[in-house]
Amino acid sequence: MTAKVTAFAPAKINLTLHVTGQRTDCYHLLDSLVAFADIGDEIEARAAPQLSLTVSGPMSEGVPSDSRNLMLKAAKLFDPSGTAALSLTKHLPAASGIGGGSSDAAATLRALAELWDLPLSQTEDVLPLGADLPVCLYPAPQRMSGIGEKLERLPALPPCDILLVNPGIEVATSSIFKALTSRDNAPMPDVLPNWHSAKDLANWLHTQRNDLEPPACGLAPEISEVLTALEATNPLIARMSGSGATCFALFPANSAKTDTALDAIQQAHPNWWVKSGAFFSLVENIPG
Ligand SMILES: C[C@](O)(CO)[C@H](O)COP(=O)(O)OP(=O)(O)OC[C@H]1O[C@@H](n2ccc(N)nc2=O)[C@H](O)[C@@H]1O
Ligand SMILES: Nc1ncnc2c1ncn2[C@@H]1O[C@H](COP(=O)(O)OP(=O)(O)OP(=O)(O)O)[C@@H](O)[C@H]1O
Repeated sequence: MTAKVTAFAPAKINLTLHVTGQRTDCYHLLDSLVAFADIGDEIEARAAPQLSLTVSGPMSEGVPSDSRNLMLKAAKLFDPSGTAALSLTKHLPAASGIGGGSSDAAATLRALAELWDLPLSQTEDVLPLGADLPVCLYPAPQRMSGIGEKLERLPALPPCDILLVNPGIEVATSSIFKALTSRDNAPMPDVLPNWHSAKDLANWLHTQRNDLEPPACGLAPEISEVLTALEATNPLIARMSGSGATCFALFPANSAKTDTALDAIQQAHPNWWVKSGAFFSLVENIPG
């Protein structure tokens, strides 16, 4: 029997996030190009007689380790009588638009499927844990629609350097959706292009949107400050992810500009969370 399983919970990045409508239950319809970064949390699941969770790591302050934690909710949903000692090493800021809790919960499900020797949950089963859960179940580039439950796997994205910046504020997703002025916006084109380079991808992203960015900047002006700081480093593109406050910038792969940008932002804003990395995919090169 397996005694210990580890899993990586990568940051989710909404490269685009189009809000295309609203259901009668008030949840919004989305059309989003989702990627993952090799920046994330670490999860461990060990065989144990009871279900427990410990939380540590540089970004663990304020993250609940009790039944409010999505990891414990995910474990209970997967097998109500299942037991394991779970641990979370938190590197991602919480409530920051990069799906930290959802990615942790999804990684927990991957780890527990192995520890308990059970088939991994299906995307529709995990939706009650959060709209971002399904896309985080198999971290790889995907087109996400519906309220988050409709997923289309995409081919690998071109290699890019990614910079993630969070100004140290938590943003409540529901407040940002509520502040939207227009809920019926155009989706992405039916057929997504094949991007051949980071520049190609960024040029296309410039023709698309994150519809939550204007209301988020209105409610949290620090987000505009982050975007201005990122734009000043001359990236291929800078945009907010999810409902914020984390923003991303893309640079050509292995570019010295990425390190320069990271240093400049860290020096000017020592209290901001700033990380650089690359795209991450658990499943490489799935045909689109
Ligand atoms: C903004 C995104 O991060 C984009 O990937 C997600 O849609 C949000 O995913 P999440 O944080 O897992 O969201 P949930 O925990 O399910 O919902 C939080 C709140 O966001 C709003 N919400 C979320 C998803 C969605 N498609 N429409 C919504 O209106 C609802 O007010 C909901 O009460
Ligand atoms: N494992 C977890 N890590 C971080 N926060 C968690 C976790 N489990 C539950 N939470 C709670 O969930 C709230 C939202 O955190 P989370 O990091 O999932 O938001 P987010 O990154 O904005 O998500 P999304 O991108 O899906 O909108 C936090 O305020 C925190 O109290």
